[in-house]
Amino acid sequence: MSEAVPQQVKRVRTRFFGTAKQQGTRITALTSYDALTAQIFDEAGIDFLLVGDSAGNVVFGHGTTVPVTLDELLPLSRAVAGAVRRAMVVADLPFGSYEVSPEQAVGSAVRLMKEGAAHAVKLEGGVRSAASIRRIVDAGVPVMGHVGYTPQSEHALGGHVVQGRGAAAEQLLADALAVQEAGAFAVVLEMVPAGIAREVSESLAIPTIGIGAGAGTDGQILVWQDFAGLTTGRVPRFVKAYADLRGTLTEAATAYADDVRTGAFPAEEHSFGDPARD
Ligand SMILES: Nc1nc(=O)c2c([nH]1)NC[C@@H]1CN(c3ccc(C(=O)N[C@@H](CCC(=O)O)C(=O)O)cc3)CN21
Ligand SMILES: CC(C)C(=O)C(=O)O
Ligand SMILES: [Mg+2]
Repeated sequence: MSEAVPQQVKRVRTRFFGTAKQQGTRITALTSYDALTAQIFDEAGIDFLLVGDSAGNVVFGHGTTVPVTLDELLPLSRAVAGAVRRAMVVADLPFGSYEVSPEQAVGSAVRLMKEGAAHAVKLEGGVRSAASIRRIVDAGVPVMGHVGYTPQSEHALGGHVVQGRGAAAEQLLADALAVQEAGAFAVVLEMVPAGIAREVSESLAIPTIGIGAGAGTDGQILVWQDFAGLTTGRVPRFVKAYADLRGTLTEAATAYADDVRTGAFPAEEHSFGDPARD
């Protein structure tokens, strides 16, 4: 009988993104910040995992992504990259790690690749970030762009506001084109009207990954705690919860506390004996 041979899986690389767009195969993505979710999402066939600076909200408990540092994202990225077999791991350049100069941007991107073991980096901004995107790409690091609503500029944008409505549609297209022209292999479109997101997607050769951008983009991404029903309070309109992890974990924690208090846990099967004494 032949032994089961471990299957080698073909990794998702930048080439995959171009092929997917050409063939009309939609690209799937979730965020991840730890080894266990990375392994689960990878095995489920999610194409790329984003180590997002949304960790500021969903891991560190800040109200925004603004306080997140490169040093905080590095170990999260390393954990995710170490757990995947197929998925591409993209790591966010956090606020303050790339805006000063293209040199600063290259230095930060290199740290995400070397110390964070990421396969690509993502940074926010279109025309304003194009020079840095070009320099990072020239250094041998694949770059994903991010235009439309850019959470790191929340305070400049005046809150969580849909971008690219009306006359601003021209600027959105210019931003997406600048990202493509600078050498990015894909671009996130966040919180823009579905119609303009479709137009931008049709105008670009590189794939668009939507979040709050309707059904006309070339792929979709969600923050995993949102898609799993773990986040609480007012969740953005673009979120669909595919599970109720908050409910499941609340029930489990309540049952565990009850069992500990009543003495029902641990039972004999959770305890160790000593054959020399029992
Ligand atoms: N949990 C989580 N999910 C996210 O999608 C996410 C983060 N955190 N942190 C980083 C950014 C911030 N994002 C956000 C945060 C809030 C809204 C929001 O409140 N949207 C409202 C108002 C939209 C409007 O202007 O009409 C909504 O109803 O969607 C949107 C995107 C997306 N990112
Ligand atoms: C929402 C996605 C695109 C992101 O940038 C993040 O999770 O940080
Ligand atoms: Mg981000």
